[in-house]
Amino acid sequence: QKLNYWRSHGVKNISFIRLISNVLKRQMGVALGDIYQQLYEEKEPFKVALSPFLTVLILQDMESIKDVMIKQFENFPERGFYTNHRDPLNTNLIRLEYEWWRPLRQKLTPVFSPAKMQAIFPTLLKVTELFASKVKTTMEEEENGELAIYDLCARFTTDVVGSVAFGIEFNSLEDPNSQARRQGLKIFDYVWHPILDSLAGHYRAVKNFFNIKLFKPEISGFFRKLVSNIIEYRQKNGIRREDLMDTLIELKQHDERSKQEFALSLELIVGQVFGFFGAGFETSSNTLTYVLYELARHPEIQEKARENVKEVLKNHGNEFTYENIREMQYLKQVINETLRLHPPAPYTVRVCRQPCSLTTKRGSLKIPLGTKVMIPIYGIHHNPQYYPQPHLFRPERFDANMELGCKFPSCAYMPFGLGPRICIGERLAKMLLTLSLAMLLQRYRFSCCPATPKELHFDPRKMLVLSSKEKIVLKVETV
Ligand code: HEM
Repeated sequence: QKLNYWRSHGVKNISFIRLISNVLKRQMGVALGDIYQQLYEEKEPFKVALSPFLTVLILQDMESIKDVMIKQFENFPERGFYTNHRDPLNTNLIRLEYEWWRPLRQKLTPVFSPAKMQAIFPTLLKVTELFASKVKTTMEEEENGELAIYDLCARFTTDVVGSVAFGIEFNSLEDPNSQARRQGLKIFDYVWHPILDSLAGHYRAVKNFFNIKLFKPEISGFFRKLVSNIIEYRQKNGIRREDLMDTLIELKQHDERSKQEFALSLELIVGQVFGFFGAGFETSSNTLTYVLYELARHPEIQEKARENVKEVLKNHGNEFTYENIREMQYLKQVINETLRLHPPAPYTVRVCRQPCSLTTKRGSLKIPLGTKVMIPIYGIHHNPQYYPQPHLFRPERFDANMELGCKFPSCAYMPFGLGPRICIGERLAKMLLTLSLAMLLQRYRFSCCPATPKELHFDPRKMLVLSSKEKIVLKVETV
């Protein structure tokens, strides 16, 4: 019956089993990218995959993508993950249902404002200095100066997010086996497989009734204790660290004083910092690794980026500040192009919460309640119509003054998503990436060595993020 409905509206279908077997073989975002490209060539706006419990609609048409993510946001306001409100780790921005998400997002948006970013810059600078020094000592220890750069980047971003979100030193640059790092990494130990998690949003009432938990109880316990200790310690001793935790504590105190209906409780703070860590750690560390990898493969681009950094620093007394890293225009282009070529979050999802229609050049299509809509970010970023020779690394694409530059529609570039549910950490991620790259380029030169992979393949087991199967090793020398 369902199949007839979609067929009668001219929507092609792919078997659900085939879709799942595809995404088990290739990384989910890359597999969706292939489907997107085929749809684009066939000028088909959608493709649907059906199962008895779930309808998945893969979008190709740019107008429909804008509709779902921006114009008709109220009809597609959630990602459809299962959220157990008795488990604080679940109740974060990424997973929350619309009714909870809306007031929380309003409250949390100022946490990432430019003023707050400026305030946490010194904390970030401190961790970045440690990172740059660690690169040097590791380089000196290693024969030939060949470094497992992916590992150092992962330890650095663990420390950054630990420091600016939780407000504690994870210390994983110095000690890769530190307790906080080991517990932090367990965030990714789901009780379930992510596919089950994704399907689970559809039987919320049943799962809530049985109080099914998504994360292991010891992880929830660890983070709850950690956050409550930090809050208690800071409140008792009147300590401020100018980090995200400070702002969250201020919001909590404000809510308690004003007796707000939707108050920021300890549980909600635990959920948010856990969410920031989950969403921010791997995405940022993969991006940093991919930028260094691309710069090692393109020495002339690396040189140009280094010149850009040196020139800006020269004009500002060789100091890294919140303001001057924003002037590093070419470095920004390098980061933008890396996020296009290897978007660390290669797709995003929305669920239809109110039956509605999407209009394409082929006519109007009614979308039934509960339809899961997939937005193939990786596929859009590799569409040769928008990005000629899409597999090439060309930062000039983001230079409005160049012939090739910025010729793509603005919605065809979305490494941080689009619309009201766009990544809340975008500003922090960009600041982290720009500062760390600027400091590394100022001090070191990166090149390929025999251990550097010739090309990247992405791990299908990491369904939500684009993670290289190959370990990225680069040769590093002082400049
Ligand atoms: C290069 C780094 C990053 C990339 C590429 C990235 C990408 C994304 C994408 C694609 C989404 C989904 C947006 C959508 O569905 O439209 C998202 C959501 C989110 N990201 Fe990021 N992210 C990054 C870093 C961070 C950082 C550093 C944090 C926090 C400290 C963060 C926190 C979040 C949160 C909380 C959400 C959910 C937003 C909501 O639903 O309201 N992300 N991110």
